[in-house]
Amino acid sequence: MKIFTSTQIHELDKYTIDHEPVSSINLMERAAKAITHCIEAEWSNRTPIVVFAGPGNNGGDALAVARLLADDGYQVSAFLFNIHNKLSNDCALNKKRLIESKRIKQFTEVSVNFEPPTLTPDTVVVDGLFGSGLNKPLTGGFAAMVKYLNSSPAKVVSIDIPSGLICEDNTYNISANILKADLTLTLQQKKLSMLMADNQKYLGRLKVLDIRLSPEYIQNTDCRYRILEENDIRGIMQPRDDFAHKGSMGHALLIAGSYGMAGASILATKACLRAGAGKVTVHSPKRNYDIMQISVPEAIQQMDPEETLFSHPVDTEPYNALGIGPGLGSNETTAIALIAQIRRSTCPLVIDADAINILSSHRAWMQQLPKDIILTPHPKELDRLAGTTSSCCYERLMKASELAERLQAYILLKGHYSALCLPNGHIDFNSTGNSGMATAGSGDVLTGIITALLARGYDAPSACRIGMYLHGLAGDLAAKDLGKESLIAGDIINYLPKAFLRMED
Ligand SMILES: NC(=O)C1=CN([C@@H]2O[C@H](COP(=O)(O)OP(=O)(O)OC[C@H]3O[C@@H](n4cnc5c(N)ncnc54)[C@H](OP(=O)(O)O)[C@@H]3O)[C@@H](O)[C@H]2O)[C@@H](O)CC1
Ligand SMILES: [K+]
Repeated sequence: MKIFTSTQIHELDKYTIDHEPVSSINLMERAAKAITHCIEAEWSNRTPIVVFAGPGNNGGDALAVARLLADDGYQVSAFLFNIHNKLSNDCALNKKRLIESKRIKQFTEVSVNFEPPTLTPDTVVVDGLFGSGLNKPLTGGFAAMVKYLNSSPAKVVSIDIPSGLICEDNTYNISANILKADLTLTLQQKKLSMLMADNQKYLGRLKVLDIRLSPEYIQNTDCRYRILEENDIRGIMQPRDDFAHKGSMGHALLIAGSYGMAGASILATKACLRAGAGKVTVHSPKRNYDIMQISVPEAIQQMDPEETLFSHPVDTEPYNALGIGPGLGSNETTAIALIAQIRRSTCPLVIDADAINILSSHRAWMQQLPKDIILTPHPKELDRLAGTTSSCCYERLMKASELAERLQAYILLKGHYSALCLPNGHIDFNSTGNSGMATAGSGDVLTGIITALLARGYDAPSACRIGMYLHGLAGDLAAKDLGKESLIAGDIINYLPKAFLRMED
């Protein structure tokens, strides 16, 4: 699903009006009906409703919802904030319709002073102050109003987006001036800011309401952001060849695990096997030999000359892909071996965990990374790599995207919605996964999966897309049976077969 920016959403809105065709007031009525329907499904008509409408079309939606709820027997009070004496056309028209309908309990147009109503715990507030037209953080009276609503015991339903939250960049926004909704009813598609972990607290439950904006515009318009869904992944997954043999399913090499961190290499290796690689060779320090042999008998062992760490780059000629980094440690000997390994590798590469940390402390080496390399940082690793200073998820995402463009690499930023930053500046978000997967070793599993897919012959973007989707899906299937609290990385591996089965259905 494409995630259009607020500017594109306005164009889509206009295109729909011109080409469906539908008048803008009728499109607003369509949106208002969908919103009303959701509110009525959640709360009975004995629920007191207080509607707060702003001067734009978000306010227009809210006034239409006020009328429709009143028509259905709800006790509705509505406040329209018109402090500059300027309403959008459709907001003004819906104000007129609301007044004319006469079903409303109370309608107040606020131009200067606002006497806030008492909000009881059983009240539902409909927030139509600002939507996709908000272009800067809220200040003054509107910020005060948000604070008032946030401290009230009422339930808040936000139309399109919680007021105060900007659709894209909230780097310089003020958290206290953003409304915290209990339910967000967003129109047509999720907005980019709704995919950021740091904005989840404003959204409450999130529902997307289809208001049938032009499918033609949606299909034909290029879009920087998209959410990958099951069908997108099914479309790029190749059926397994009936005549496959282990030699034709790819030979993956993993360089992982220093002494004491064998677990990381075990997880990556098992995941690599479970993701269908024909053969997996794992290179680790001598002391890990027994544990590796016992834990993953299906893998081929290759021992580093060192007892406890990775010290010698290896020839990658026999392999179809290399995954390097899980549990590797950041010893200087390992760092030098890593850059030598990257330079001499001839196969597709996945760089993770300690390998990323080593690059962060040797930034000059970044220029030596080959094109199309895959990096799979978690947020802290990305911060070290890209020098991000703020904890704002949007800013971090933009840094990751800039880096992907500069390096011509694929940067898979792990998180709530893992984001694959592509060399052309586009970003694909993953739709699977859950908070139970925020557990040690989960990233090692992902590295193993992506390395297997590369070895099997998928190109870098497909391996990343399928890899993150299956990883999240396996986590979701595991969480369904085991719950999120106790989920461990090994469970994700154990549920990978079910994730593959689901995709073959
Ligand atoms: N596309 C769709 O799918 C459909 C969309 N629909 C609805 O339209 C909504 C978008 O409507 P919209 O464009 O009129 O913008 P909206 O959010 O009401 O705000 C605009 C007003 O806010 C003002 N303003 C801005 N920032 C401010 C600030 N910090 N502090 C104070 N004021 C500020 C701004 O002032 P200006 O900057 O222009 O001076 C202007 O007056 C969308 O969210 C959805 O609900 C549906 O009806 C139908 C289908
Ligand atoms: K809103």
